[in-house]
Amino acid sequence: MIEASFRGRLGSFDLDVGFAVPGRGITALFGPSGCGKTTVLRAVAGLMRLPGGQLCVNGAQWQAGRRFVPPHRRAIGYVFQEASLFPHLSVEANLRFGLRRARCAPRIGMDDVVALLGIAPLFDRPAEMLSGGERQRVAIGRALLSQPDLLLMDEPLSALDRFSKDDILPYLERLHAALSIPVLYVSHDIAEVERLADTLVLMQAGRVRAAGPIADLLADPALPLIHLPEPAAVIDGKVIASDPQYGLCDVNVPGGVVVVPGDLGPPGTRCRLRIPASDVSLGRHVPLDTTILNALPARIEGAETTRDHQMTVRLRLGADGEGAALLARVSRKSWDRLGLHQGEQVVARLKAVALAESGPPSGPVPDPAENRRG
Ligand SMILES: Nc1ncnc2c1ncn2[C@@H]1O[C@H](COP(=O)(O)OP(=O)(O)OP(=O)(O)O)[C@@H](O)[C@H]1O
Repeated sequence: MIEASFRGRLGSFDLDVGFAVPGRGITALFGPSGCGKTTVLRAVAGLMRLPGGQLCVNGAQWQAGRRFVPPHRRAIGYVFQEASLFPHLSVEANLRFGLRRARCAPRIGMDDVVALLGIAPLFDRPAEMLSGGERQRVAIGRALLSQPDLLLMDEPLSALDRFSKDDILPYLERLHAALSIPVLYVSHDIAEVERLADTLVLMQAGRVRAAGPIADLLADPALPLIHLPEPAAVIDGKVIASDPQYGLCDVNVPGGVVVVPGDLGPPGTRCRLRIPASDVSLGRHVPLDTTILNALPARIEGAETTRDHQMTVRLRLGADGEGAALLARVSRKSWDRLGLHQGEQVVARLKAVALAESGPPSGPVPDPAENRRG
C-alpha cells in the first residue's frame, strides 16, 4: 500500500492531497496542467519537504510527524520528461551507474533490464547517439537497476513524438507485466493512462478528486472523464484461445468473451482492451446478419446526455450485469426510439476495430521472478 497525504502552499498554489493506492502496479496521477502532479511526485521523492505530510510505502514510513527520510535514503527510481543520461558514456556505462546507486543486493539484474527494455542492440552506443525513445528506455533501465522500492515517472513520454511514444509504450507494458515494483506515473494524456494504469488518482486544482481502479473511474458519471470527447472503457482480460486461421483471439473478460484481432499470445496471457464508447452500439437482440463479431449481453446502469444530442450509456457486461464496465455512445434519438432505460438488459455490439490490444512486444519476456518482491 502507498499512503500519502501532503498539504502546503507554494506561492499562490494551495496543495491538499491524500490518497491510498495499492503497493504494486501502475498508479497514474492524472489531471490538467498545473493541478499539482509534479509537486506530489517531488514530495514523495523527498525533494520537497511539506511539514505535516505523511508517506508510507509498503510499510516503510518515509514521512510522518517529525520523521523525514532524506531523498538519498529513499529507494526511489526517478524518470523525468527528458532522460538525463551521461551523453559521452556508453549505454552500458549509463546502466552500470544505476547499479552502483543500488542500496541493496540486486533484485533485478542487468540481463533482465536489457531484455525487458530491448536494449541489447544499443549497449555499446554512446548515449548521445540515441533517439529520444531509446534514451528514455535506457533512463528507465538505469532507474530500475538502482533497485528501487518505488518508481516515479514524471511524464516520461511527453517529450517524444507520436512515433517514439508508440515505440516505447509496449516496453512499459512489458515492465508492468514482469515486475512488481510499484510505479507512480504522472501524465495528462488520457490515452497513455488508459493503456498503462491500474489505479488512477484524479487531481484537480491541488486536490484529489477521486482515486481508485481506472476502469471504475473512467465510467463514473460523477467524474469528468466520462464527459471527455472520446470516452472509453478499459477492460483487463486473459486470452483463452487463439484462432490462427482467422488471426483472432478469444479473450475472457468479466461478464463475457471478446473476440480480438491479432495474436495476443498463448492462453493465459493477460491483455487490456480499450473500447471507445463511439465503437459500441446497442440493440435488443443478438444480430445474425452482421459482420460484427462481438455482441455481448449487458445491463444498462445509467446514461448521461452530452451537449451534442448524444448519450453516453453506462453498461455492465454479462447476463446478470455484474461484469466489466463498458460505455456506449448513442444518439438521443436512437435511445428514445428504442425506448432504452436504466436496468434494461441489452446486447452491446463492439466493432472489432475498436479493440486495442496492449500486450507486450514480441520476443521472450525474462522472468526476474526470483528477484521479485511483493
Ligand atoms: N516552487 C514553487 N513555488 C511556487 N509555485 C510553485 C512551485 N512549484 C510549483 N508551483 C506551482 O504549483 C502549481 C502546481 O505545479 P505542478 O508542476 O505540480 O503541476 P502539474 O500538475 O505537474 O503541471 P504540468 O502538468 O503542467 O506539469 C503550479 O501552479 C505551479 O506554478
